[in-house]
Amino acid sequence: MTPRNDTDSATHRDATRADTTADMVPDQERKRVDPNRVVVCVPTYNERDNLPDTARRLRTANPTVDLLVIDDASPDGTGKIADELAASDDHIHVLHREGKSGLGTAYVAGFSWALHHGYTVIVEMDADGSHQPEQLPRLLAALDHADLVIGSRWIPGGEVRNWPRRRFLLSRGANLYVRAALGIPLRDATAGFRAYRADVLRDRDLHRVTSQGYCFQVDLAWQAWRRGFRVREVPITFVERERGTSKMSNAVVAEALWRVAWWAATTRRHRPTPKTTTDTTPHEPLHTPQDRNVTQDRNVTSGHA
Ligand SMILES: Nc1nc2c(ncn2[C@@H]2O[C@H](COP(=O)(O)OP(=O)(O)O[C@H]3O[C@H](CO)[C@@H](O)[C@H](O)[C@@H]3O)[C@@H](O)[C@H]2O)c(=O)[nH]1
Repeated sequence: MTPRNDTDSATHRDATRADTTADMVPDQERKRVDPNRVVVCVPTYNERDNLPDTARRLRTANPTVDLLVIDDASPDGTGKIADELAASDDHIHVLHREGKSGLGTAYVAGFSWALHHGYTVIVEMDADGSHQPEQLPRLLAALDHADLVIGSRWIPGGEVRNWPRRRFLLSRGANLYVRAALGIPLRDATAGFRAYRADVLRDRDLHRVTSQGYCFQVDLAWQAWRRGFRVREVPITFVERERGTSKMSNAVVAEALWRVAWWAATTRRHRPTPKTTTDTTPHEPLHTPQDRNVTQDRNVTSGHA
């Protein structure tokens, strides 16, 4: 896409409406995604062996969608490879940063760029092949009835392949911790494959996001949910990288632990309220007013697992 000004700012932020499933959303409440105004932000640090393949797969599966690579001066030359990709494809753009400053700040830089260039949908995706670009259309389709769609590994239909037991336990434990501490009814608040309507990010002052590492994912999901934006989980398949190494570190985990504890301690929790909506259809989740703006695309009962 040639970047342009955003004139399309309508959203469906309606915190008072009891939630419903996609098929039940009246047509007038749907807002189709314009596939020409979607950008996929991909942060990179030492991903030279992964980026070309990820870019090719993304562009093949989603020909109208743009790609923004945010590279932190990777010592392995990923930034140069990104420049070469951009030179051969008008849909690819590159943002160079001076040094490694964390996943969260890389996304903030990418989002600011995307908002400035008028994209109406902004996607997060890893460069290492963990997220399947072929599943992006599923996320974008779900965005017709949502403001933030999270590709979830931990709802029925979601899957993780080839993760060591340590990572499995870390992710499940982190999500349990987040749900218990913050009360957010999401199964995969730490997931990094997601699509935002631009308004969700515009509403939040991005410059005030302080999360540097992977707790950025929790930070933004939580902020969107608390502000009444409709958050939806759809199942995805996450495949552990085959090349390169994860940048997950003890510091990243520690940051997530203390930040979530801090948010929980300093923010008034939503009070649990009696269920007012009972949906007896077997394939639809039961929602309380507390989780009115969260839906999951499979047969799950919302609440804490
Ligand atoms: N620019 C930049 N990119 C970074 C940085 N740190 C990581 N990245 C990039 O961010 C992506 C994800 O990093 P990985 O280190 O590969 O993540 P992971 O261990 O596979 O973690 C996955 O699970 C997390 C927890 O569920 C997710 O939060 C995360 O997004 C990801 O999907 C990769 O494209 C990686 O190059 C950084 O400091 N700067």
